[in-house]
Amino acid sequence: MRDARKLIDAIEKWMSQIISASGAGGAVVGLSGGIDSAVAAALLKGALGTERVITVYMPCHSIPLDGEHARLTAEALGVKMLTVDLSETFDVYRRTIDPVMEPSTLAAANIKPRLRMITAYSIAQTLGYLVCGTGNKDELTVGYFTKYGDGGSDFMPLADLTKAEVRAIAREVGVPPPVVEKPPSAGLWEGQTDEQEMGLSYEVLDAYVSGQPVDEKSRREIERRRRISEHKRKMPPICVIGAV
Ligand SMILES: Nc1ncnc2c1ncn2[C@@H]1O[C@H](COP(=O)(O)OP(=O)(O)OC[C@H]2O[C@@H]([n+]3cccc(C(=O)O)c3)[C@H](O)[C@@H]2O)[C@@H](O)[C@H]1O
Ligand SMILES: Nc1ncnc2c1ncn2[C@@H]1O[C@H](COP(=O)(O)OP(=O)(O)OP(=O)(O)O)[C@@H](O)[C@H]1O
Ligand SMILES: [Mg+2]
Repeated sequence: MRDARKLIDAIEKWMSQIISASGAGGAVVGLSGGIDSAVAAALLKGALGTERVITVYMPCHSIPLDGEHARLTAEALGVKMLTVDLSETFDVYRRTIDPVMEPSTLAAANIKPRLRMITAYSIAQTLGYLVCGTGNKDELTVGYFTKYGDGGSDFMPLADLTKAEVRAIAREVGVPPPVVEKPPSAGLWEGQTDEQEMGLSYEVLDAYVSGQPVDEKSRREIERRRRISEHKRKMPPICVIGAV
């Protein structure tokens, strides 16, 4: 594992370059009460200072503990936090779409991160900020994110980090221990955990993305997920007339 302090310095330098090259005034990040967004918020604060960073907690039928952890994180880091409750919006949306075509269980769950994306972009454009994505290397490799939901962002500072590196940075920058220690979850349904849904542990994913050997069954599953999610890591294919 790489040295946490060096990773922090490199990412903060990169982020200040990204923001200044874009001409944006700052950055907005969704704060879920989980570790990835806590680390992204901490690094944004290090890169830009508290005045140019805004976090937003967006419950969507979320468990109360998420809100407590988001608040705890914002207080520990000293960053501003807005709350936009999307629960009612979600319900209205379901009442609108269900009579036309009721979403499958997964499609319905994916509405939540997509409503958050809309909200983050609304805040970002109003303030002249960019939207910070929080995907790490493990999630990006296997496509464990919602396309145009949490995957919709302007820059991704954690994209080259393993989950163990995210945890090491979290401890270094003062993310509260309950946030660092709880099992990672997308929070899309009750009891969901990343490792259970994927059937893969972060330890194995970390090893794979670091080029270390993993057991055959896990390797096959990681590579299957990587293959079927290729489209998520690219812009949509475009039709060039004459090239067909
Ligand atoms: N070959 C292809 N070429 C181009 N596009 C393709 C495609 N195959 C599917 N698609 C499109 O992609 C869609 C499916 O992708 P998507 O909508 O993302 O849906 P999908 O990958 O099925 O679901 C998202 C997954 O990410 C997890 N997640 C979501 C949000 C946050 C987190 C977290 O870690 O916190 C995890 C969630 O639990 C779930 O397992 C299809 O409906 C289709 O529109
Ligand atoms: N309730 C929420 N409020 C605001 N943003 C959210 C919420 N849920 C998810 N997000 C956004 O979506 C991102 C992806 O979710 P993900 O669960 O992978 O990260 P995390 O919750 O920060 O970390 P982890 O679950 O691994 O502890 C979050 O980092 C955050 O930016
Ligand atoms: Mg989470």
